[in-house]
Amino acid sequence: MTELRSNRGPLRVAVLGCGSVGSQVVRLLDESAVDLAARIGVPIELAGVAVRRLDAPREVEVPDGLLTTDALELVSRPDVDLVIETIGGIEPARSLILTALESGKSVVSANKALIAEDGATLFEAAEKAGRDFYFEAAVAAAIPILRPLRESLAGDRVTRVMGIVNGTTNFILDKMDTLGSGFAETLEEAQELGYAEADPTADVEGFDAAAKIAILASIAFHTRVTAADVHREGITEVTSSDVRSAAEIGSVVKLLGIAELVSTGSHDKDAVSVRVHPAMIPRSHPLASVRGPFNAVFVECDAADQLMFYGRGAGGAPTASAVLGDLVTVARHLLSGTTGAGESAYAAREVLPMGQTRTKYHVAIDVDDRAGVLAAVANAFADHDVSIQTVRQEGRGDDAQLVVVSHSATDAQLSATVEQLRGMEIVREVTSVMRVEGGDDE
Ligand SMILES: NC(=O)C1=CN([C@@H]2O[C@H](COP(=O)(O)OP(=O)(O)OC[C@H]3O[C@@H](n4cnc5c(N)ncnc54)[C@H](OP(=O)(O)O)[C@@H]3O)[C@@H](O)[C@H]2O)C=CC1
Ligand SMILES: N[C@@H](CC=O)C(=O)O
Repeated sequence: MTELRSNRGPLRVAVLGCGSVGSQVVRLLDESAVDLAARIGVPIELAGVAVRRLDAPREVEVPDGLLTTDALELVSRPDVDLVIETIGGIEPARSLILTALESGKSVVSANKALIAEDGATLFEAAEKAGRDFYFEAAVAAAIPILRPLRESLAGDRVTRVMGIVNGTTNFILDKMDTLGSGFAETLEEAQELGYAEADPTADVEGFDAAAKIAILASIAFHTRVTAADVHREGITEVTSSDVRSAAEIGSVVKLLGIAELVSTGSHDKDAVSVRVHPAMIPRSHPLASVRGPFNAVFVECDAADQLMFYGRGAGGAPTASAVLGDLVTVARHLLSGTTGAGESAYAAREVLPMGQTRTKYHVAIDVDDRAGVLAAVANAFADHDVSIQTVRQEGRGDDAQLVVVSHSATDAQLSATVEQLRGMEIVREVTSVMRVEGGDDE
């Protein structure tokens, strides 16, 4: 292990990236310098800020001489004790973090894409180096959720984590629901407000939420789940008609990340199901009241029962708050010569294929408006053992539509039903299939 440069003088921190998040980290390091010094025991000094373009406009004034385009040189410098990574993406972020750890720095990162893809490499490198790798900001930005899952709930058995973990898509869906706004204009607004990822496809196609739910599942269930294990659907196919249909059954459409333990009869062998998709949830569910760019994570446990963690899940300053929280922790550890809990103790739980995941479904079907149609549609559901909870007809004649809400069934059963419906002569189109979450399970 590399010795700490000095255990008395200031701790020197390198910030990688000075965009939405990095600029706010730099601002808060300056504005909160006195408080940080009091909490850590020594002052924190900014050693450098790595960026791609020296001449780009910044939301913060970086002191003269501290901006650099040579991030590798910065993280390798012997006068740097701590590194904060806010570049994002896989490379060069991964190599920079590994170099920082190998040269004895503790690292704080907000990079969920990297952690969900290759967290294991980073955790092992941190353990080998005897340094910390902390990443509270990577999931739901300002909301403290990783530490409660890892520490406060360590003695309980978490059975399900269901969350709105992407601020951009919640902002868009909320505006579609409450103002009838269009998708493209609302996405542009989310980008201007600094909520969206550099490539907003990551938000609207569910990649960002998939990375976050993979991290949540790994910590909640002490297993290794990567982004590639997560079934993922985004919100690009959610229509205003889906949003209206949801309203008609007293629900609202949200992009949910869901991770749950699936019983196998023996707790230690329980499998996990991890998915991201739009879903209708009852307006009475606590997650339904999460508006705009806010996030919330609803956790169900054996003993603690239900908990909800709520707050700002996107934006520079909220994310910087979580980054600085981690900075205080890792700085204290560095000064006391300790590290936080390692990430090495894992169960290897099976991740279930989506086809075996059970939930309820809302299916809207344009049909011929004649006698016997309802029975034929009901039979298609029965053929795949999907029980119907409610069915109603909307419109008449050419506008006739049947709206079915099923009881709980597997994804495979529902897919087979929809395929059969699509092949039926009386069915003009299956216009919408959406999962229904957050109500009674059956
Ligand atoms: N925005 C948010 O609300 C949240 C973001 N995050 C995560 O935080 C991270 C940063 O996000 P955000 O601040 O929004 O991203 P931005 O795109 O706003 O900022 C990225 C920064 O990294 C710099 N950068 C890019 N490539 C390099 C490189 N090769 N070497 C040095 N610097 C580089 C850019 O430099 P330059 O400015 O010169 O182009 C820019 O300053 C991501 O991992 C993101 O997922 C997590 C929670 C919330
Ligand atoms: N783009 C993300 C930002 C935080 O992770 C989001 O919209 O939630």
